[in-house]
Amino acid sequence: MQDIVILKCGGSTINELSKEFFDNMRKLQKSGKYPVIVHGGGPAIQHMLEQLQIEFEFVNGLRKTTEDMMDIVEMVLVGHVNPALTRHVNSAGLKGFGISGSDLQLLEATPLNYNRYGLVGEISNVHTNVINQLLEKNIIPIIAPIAIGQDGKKYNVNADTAAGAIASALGAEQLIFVTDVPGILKDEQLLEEVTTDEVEMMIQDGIIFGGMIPKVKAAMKGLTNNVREVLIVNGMESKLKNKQNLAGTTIKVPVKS
Ligand SMILES: Nc1ncnc2c1ncn2[C@@H]1O[C@H](COP(=O)(O)OP(=O)(O)O)[C@@H](O)[C@H]1O
Ligand SMILES: CC(=O)N[C@@H](CCC(=O)OP(=O)(O)O)C(=O)O
Repeated sequence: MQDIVILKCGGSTINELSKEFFDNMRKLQKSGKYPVIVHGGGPAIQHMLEQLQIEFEFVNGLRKTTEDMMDIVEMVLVGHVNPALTRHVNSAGLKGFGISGSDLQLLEATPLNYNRYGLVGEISNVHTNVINQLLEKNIIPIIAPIAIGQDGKKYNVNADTAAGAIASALGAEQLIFVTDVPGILKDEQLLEEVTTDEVEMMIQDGIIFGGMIPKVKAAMKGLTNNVREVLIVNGMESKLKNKQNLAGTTIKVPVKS
């Protein structure tokens, strides 16, 4: 479907999504768009691992995930974050349906590199029919980034990467990263529009770092795989810059002359 809008809600902002955020989602639906939510939950996973005194490390921005840790990741994302966000969406008067990426084989994965990352998955297939069936009924799918492998094991997928893969598979019109900053910042100023070439340079220069890296990488991959537009916006403010578009950073493919 052309009118699909993927909203990736980061763990940084998930508990503080503004009323305007939900109002804007309602406006999206009224204008004939089909929102799909993919959520993270990194801070909640970290909190639980710390409570359980389980040590963890990030390798290239990805949580190295042992078998025991995988149970905790699933417990937090599918048992806690997903139903809480789904309740929030439903109490805002929208129709949300929470689903784990491993349900109905929605997200299929292969190990990214077992020795280096453990049970971190690379998405190999998205069963879009599951999502489309919900969208046809005007239900908002709310997806936790857990994938299922051909080996029957569950895999931990970075939520930005999962959102990008889902957006590409659905040929989404927009992929919107909802996070805790107004967009991509440079010298504390918001960049309203950047090209993928500029993004590459900003990664090299260290202007884009940490949690922003998987977002821009998913953005760049999405833009070369069917996604029409990528935005990074703040979930706590959720301002509209015109009737339909949220204020933030738009990432574009440069026009070559
Ligand atoms: N150039 C940049 N502009 C804005 N934020 C940046 C930039 N580079 C790195 N970041 C960091 O990226 C963070 C957002 O990523 P992350 O914490 O993973 O959020 P989420 O949980 O929403 O995925 C920001 O809080 C900020 O610290
Ligand atoms: C492999 C990997 O790193 N998975 C992430 C999944 C959650 C996530 O991505 O949450 P945010 O969007 O809040 O960062 C993790 O374990 O934290």
